[in-house]
Amino acid sequence: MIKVGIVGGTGYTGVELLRILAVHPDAEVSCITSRSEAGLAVAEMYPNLRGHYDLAFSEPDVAKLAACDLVFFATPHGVAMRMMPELMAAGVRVVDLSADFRLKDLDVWAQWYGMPHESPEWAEKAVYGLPEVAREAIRGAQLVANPGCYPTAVQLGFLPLLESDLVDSTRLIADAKSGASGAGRQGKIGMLHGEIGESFKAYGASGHRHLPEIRQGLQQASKLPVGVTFVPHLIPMIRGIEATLYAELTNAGDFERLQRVFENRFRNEPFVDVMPFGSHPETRSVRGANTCRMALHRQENSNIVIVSSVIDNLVKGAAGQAVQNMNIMFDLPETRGLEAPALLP
Ligand SMILES: NC(=O)C1=CN([C@@H]2O[C@H](COP(=O)(O)OP(=O)(O)OC[C@H]3O[C@@H](n4cnc5c(N)ncnc54)[C@H](OP(=O)(O)O)[C@@H]3O)[C@@H](O)[C@H]2O)C=CC1
Ligand SMILES: CC(=O)N[C@@H](CCC(=O)OP(=O)(O)O)C(=O)O
Repeated sequence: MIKVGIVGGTGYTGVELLRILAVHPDAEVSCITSRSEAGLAVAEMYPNLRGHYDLAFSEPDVAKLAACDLVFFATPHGVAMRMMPELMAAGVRVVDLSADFRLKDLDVWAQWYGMPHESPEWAEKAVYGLPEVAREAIRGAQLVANPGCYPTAVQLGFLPLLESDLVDSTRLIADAKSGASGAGRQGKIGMLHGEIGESFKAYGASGHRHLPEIRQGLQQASKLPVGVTFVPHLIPMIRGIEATLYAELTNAGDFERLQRVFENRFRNEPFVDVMPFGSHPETRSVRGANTCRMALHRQENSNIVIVSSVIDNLVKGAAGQAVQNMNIMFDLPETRGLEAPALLP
């Protein structure tokens, strides 16, 4: 049984970890932290977990966390990089859901996250945990940087095109939309129902912190120079990301084989579903599931490939992918605890 700790248990990704781990046969949550709710029973805060956990939130305490086999950080940026070196020294394995260890260029990291990086040594050693790209490295890693939600949907959709060198890798476009839970649970007026309901907007159009993460991931996986325009949007729903991706085929004749290229690339991936050509994946088809579902499109006489990619930001975009990484790190079947299909309608 893997003894699990969660730092940041009251947030949206924290409670999603708890929901998934509640039925995971090989993992047991033994420590869950919250500074604001220390002492409160988990099931009192989250009634969906009544009967599943006899556990209360506690103050973050590195000594207690060091008794775990694996610790998930579900905290804002800047927390893990300060707390985890002690856990590393104690031999604990860590999956960090925040962005602290995702970028290799720490000047770029400091520019986007507005603080200097405090653990450069571990930033270098961390493995970027997109299993569809880095499965073997994840297996042996002590520290896994769980990818961001938008970067997961965007990278998976572009990967087959770039790895096969079929498109102009310098002129990619990712037009992505997210539900409000992507912004976390900590009160932000701009995220209230009354502020986002009946409305739809782009944000971060002149630059978003996920841009360097997407570029780095695609560049590493394909070894090609990558130029990408990424614009996120906020839509009035709770969970889900849809990313519509555009890339220009170098040779329009390649359209014939694109569907096969995608199907072959993901044939053995348990959490990527390539739908028939011309389908429209819906976010509700992945709600609560650790699935990235995608489909390809072509408009008449065009050499632009359109990929529509959907995930649940809290599952494949965060907690589900984190548990997938844990399964890989502990040599468990990768789908363990993640088999449930999406909730529909
Ligand atoms: N929401 C999403 O869809 C996704 C989120 N992520 C990332 O995962 C991380 C968590 O996100 P999310 O769950 O949405 O965030 P929330 O804001 O909902 O929750 C943050 C949690 O961290 C705790 N926390 C805050 N500050 C500290 C601190 N200094 N030390 C210890 N604990 C702290 C909070 O509890 P308390 O203050 O009581 O201690 C709370 O439990 C973030 O880095 C986020 O960017 C990644 C992918 C998707
Ligand atoms: C809707 C919304 O605000 N989304 C968040 C991204 C979601 C997220 O959690 O980003 P990380 O995966 O990098 O932590 C944002 O745009 O900042």
